[in-house]
Amino acid sequence: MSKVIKLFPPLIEAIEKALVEIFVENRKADKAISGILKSNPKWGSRDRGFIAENTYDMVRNWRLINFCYGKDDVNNKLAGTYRDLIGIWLVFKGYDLSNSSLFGKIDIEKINERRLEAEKDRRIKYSVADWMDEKISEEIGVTWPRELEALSNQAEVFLRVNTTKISKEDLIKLLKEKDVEVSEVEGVESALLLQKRMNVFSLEEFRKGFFEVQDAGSQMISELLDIQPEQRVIDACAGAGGKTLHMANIMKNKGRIIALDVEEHKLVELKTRSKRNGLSNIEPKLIESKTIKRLRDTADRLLLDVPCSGLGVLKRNPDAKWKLKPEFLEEIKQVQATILQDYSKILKSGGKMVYATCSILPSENEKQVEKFLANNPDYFLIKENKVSPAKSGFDGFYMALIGRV
Ligand SMILES: C[S@@+](CC[C@H](N)C(=O)[O-])C[C@H]1O[C@@H](n2cnc3c(N)ncnc32)[C@H](O)[C@@H]1O
Repeated sequence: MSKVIKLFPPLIEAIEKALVEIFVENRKADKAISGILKSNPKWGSRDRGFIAENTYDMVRNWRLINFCYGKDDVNNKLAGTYRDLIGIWLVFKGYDLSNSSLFGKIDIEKINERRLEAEKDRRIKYSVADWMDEKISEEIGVTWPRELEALSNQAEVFLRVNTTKISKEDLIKLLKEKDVEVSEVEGVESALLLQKRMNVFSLEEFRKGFFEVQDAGSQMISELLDIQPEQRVIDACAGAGGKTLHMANIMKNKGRIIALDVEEHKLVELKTRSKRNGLSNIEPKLIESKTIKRLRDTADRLLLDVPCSGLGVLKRNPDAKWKLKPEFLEEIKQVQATILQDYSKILKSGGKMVYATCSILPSENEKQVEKFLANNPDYFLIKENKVSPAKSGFDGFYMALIGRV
């Protein structure tokens, strides 16, 4: 049954503007959407949800929507067509647009015909670029179609309890009092799964630092590092500190974590997050020419959460489907190999490190580790874990725990 709902023109215009920023001006989807939402503070939470959700879903299904429009073009930069594409998307979602003046004539029969045709080709059905489908298929073979299907879904929202401030049980209780239902996640101690999508950042419990938003698969990475309180830990690619904060929690806010990155603005954000989380054992430090050399043989535990293709997190960052280029993939593999080789020297003899990515490609994962171990006989593999989006419902990750003799 079609939904006959009056569509508010500014909301459709906002989606159109977001699509132009993402596809024509090449802005990142999350930045484009949050900028547009910020510029209109009067919109209520339902309107914000409508804009954000439909924009993300359109980016996620961009090839399919364009195909149904009659253009199999993953790189459609013709902003003049975007209003029609929004119309097609809303028809997919069951809206009746026949009396809406916001859209031109929409040929529903043709759209349905094309949609049926798209079923025959997974690249169109699940909206992925040809090169990406070919590359991943070549590397992971028969498991790719199931992973692709899983990566085409909307990502679930997982919270990570900040146990420095509150217990898991108390947080569940507090959230329940506000009708925010969460459930525990089997196998991931610190994770809670949000049952109904909402803006959790507006909750008082977030502002008080009782939880962070972090995928359950990502939470498994810091768990694997076998960290003890009082240790000296180095997080060498800390970014804004998603995993740094988790490790600081595991250490019960004791010991010391040096959080490194090459981008200063991320470390500035990490400082704000540490403060909100009530953590004082984190020391952010910008990487300069001699930083890595000076840190040689100083870490009991080392996390190398290296930059990667992000092919495991397409649910969360759907614009990467269109923005990632094969040349970047080759470049980033080189960066990963260099980081693994050079930064591993930071580890003390007898220490442990984790090499991790949010990719599902073996060439960024186990192949990198195999090459490193072959060239560095004083390091050995303790265990590795691959998080499959299809099997877990989480994002896709790889993590290897490596010891130094
Ligand atoms: C996968 S992200 C890290 C995410 C972060 N650990 C988290 O949990 O939120 C990889 C990070 O590596 C940083 N990076 C890129 N090149 C680097 C290098 N040569 N040395 C250290 N960090 C680097 C990037 O700025 C980025 O923040």
